[in-house]
Amino acid sequence: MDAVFAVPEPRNEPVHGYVPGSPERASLQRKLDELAGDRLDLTMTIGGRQRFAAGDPIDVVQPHRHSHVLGVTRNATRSDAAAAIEAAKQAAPMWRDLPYAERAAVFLRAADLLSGPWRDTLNAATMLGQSKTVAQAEIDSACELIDFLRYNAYFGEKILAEQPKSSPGVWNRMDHRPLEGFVYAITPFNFTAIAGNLPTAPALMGNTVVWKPAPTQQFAAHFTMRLLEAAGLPPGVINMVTGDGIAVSEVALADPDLAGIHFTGSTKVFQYLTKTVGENIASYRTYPRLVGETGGKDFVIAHPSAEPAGLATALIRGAFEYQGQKCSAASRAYVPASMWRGGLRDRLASIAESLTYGDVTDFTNFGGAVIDKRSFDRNAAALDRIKNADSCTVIAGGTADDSVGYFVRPTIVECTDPTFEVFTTEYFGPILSVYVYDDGDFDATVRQAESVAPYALTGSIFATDRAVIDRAAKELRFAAGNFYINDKPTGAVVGQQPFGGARASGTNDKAGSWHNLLRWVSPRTIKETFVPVTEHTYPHMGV
Ligand SMILES: NC(=O)c1ccc[n+]([C@@H]2O[C@H](COP(=O)([O-])OP(=O)(O)OC[C@H]3O[C@@H](n4cnc5c(N)ncnc54)[C@H](O)[C@@H]3O)[C@@H](O)[C@H]2O)c1
Ligand SMILES: N[C@@H](CCC=O)C(=O)O
Repeated sequence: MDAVFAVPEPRNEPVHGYVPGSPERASLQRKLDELAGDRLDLTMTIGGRQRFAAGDPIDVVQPHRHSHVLGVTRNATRSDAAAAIEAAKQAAPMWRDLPYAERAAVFLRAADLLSGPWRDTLNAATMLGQSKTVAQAEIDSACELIDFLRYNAYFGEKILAEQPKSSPGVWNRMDHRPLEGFVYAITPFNFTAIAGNLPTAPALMGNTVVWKPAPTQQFAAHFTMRLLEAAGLPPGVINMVTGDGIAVSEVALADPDLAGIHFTGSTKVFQYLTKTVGENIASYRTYPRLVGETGGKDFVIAHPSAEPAGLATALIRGAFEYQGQKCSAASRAYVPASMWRGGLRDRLASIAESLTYGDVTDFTNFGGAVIDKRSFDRNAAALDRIKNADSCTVIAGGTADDSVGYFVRPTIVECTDPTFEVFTTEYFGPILSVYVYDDGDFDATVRQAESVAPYALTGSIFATDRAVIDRAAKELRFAAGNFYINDKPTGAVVGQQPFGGARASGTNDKAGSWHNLLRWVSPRTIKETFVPVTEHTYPHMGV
């Protein structure tokens, strides 16, 4: 239909509480039982058709009970990748020719389905497959994904409405074309919302996509694909390939029609993708857009004027919710000696020791397991090095046990060397390092913390002295893309705190905002002259 429409103004999806006895809790528990009882075929979806990839099988398990297989997926091969790319290319003319309102309606309908009948399915899948508690699943697979879908539709329309000025006799227009080629979306295990956002944001702007979820997130990714189909996404617009992605990248990064990469995951993998695109740069039809949101070593810096109770809660929640597996997790803290020795140390240690990590279907647990054996081994090895380091004292946790699930205890490490690896390395697990500074050394501590790690994702300052807050915010201006004052560094909300960081943390294209959507359009400027001039000379040439 040829008309101008306005996308409804979004509001953030309300977070359900799942308190004991509530209907939403009973309904979710039924869905958890149902999904845990199946063993699913976790197939690819190419051109709207589900089929297994041809490579090696991979068991997708519950991280907190790794003997429980939720489903089986398979590594996509080079020919699977080629088929997905071909399907994306085939669907491109149909999809980009649909009016924006028709494309946006698919994702707005997906948001409403997820807000209603699909909420339990995606939450239960995220809890079982990624070991999230109900609270962590709810803010991710329900609320954040719904918000991404609704806010993107709203921001996308604003981008299309952005038009140039015109002088008399001329009409200037901006045609926000999709990119020429396909977009390759590669998504991490830790957020179902991010996995849903990375393929849908470019698709909203008219692109077709090859989507490669993390194998450890494949259970929820499978249902996300079904949700999008239920919302009316045409075949071929998003093509989901499964497995480790190695063969997919070999094919996709060598394809002349690779128009963009939408990546979230580790810094190392994004650097590999960037390097490979660089090596192939002369072979592409157009320069691929590279959007990558990657690792973090996120800080909390407390000033002696800070209120200790709020600081303690921010550190516990920031470091240990979802087992520290948020790119935004508080993983290094800088605390004045007076506050540390005046009670904060004992308070943190006692709370950390009391936290229960276990089966997330037991709603009384605070957390679950880390995602897989690779993560367990990385964290267990870090704990061994920490325990052997003279500069470190473990004041809570420090143990790990993978006999039933991949459990790493919430760990707090006091360390006297502010350059030691605990202040620079992303472990992606529940390990919080603390540097205790002499109260008079606040400014020097801030300066050191600013650049000791290569990342610049999130960070917090805790203080009540406004001059201190102002000074620290200036000193730390480039140390975090999401900066918090008297709050934990996790839990950004779409539309309120657009998310992303720079330095080794990524390209800072702010997921769920118009900044990100702009990367998926290639504007064409059109100038129309209503009455063309018919004289080729200029006034200064007159006699
Ligand atoms: N900045 C952010 O917004 C943000 C958000 C979430 C997670 N993260 C980061 O993600 C990391 C944790 O997630 P992860 O363990 O899933 O990361 P990862 O880098 O191991 O994997 C990310 C994705 O890349 C895929 N992959 C790996 N090698 C590939 C290749 N050669 N070709 C194609 N795909 C390939 C994986 O299968 C997965 O789908 C952490 O570093 C975390 O900080 C960042
Ligand atoms: N956006 C999330 C983190 C995403 C990365 O894992 C937060 O703000 O906590």
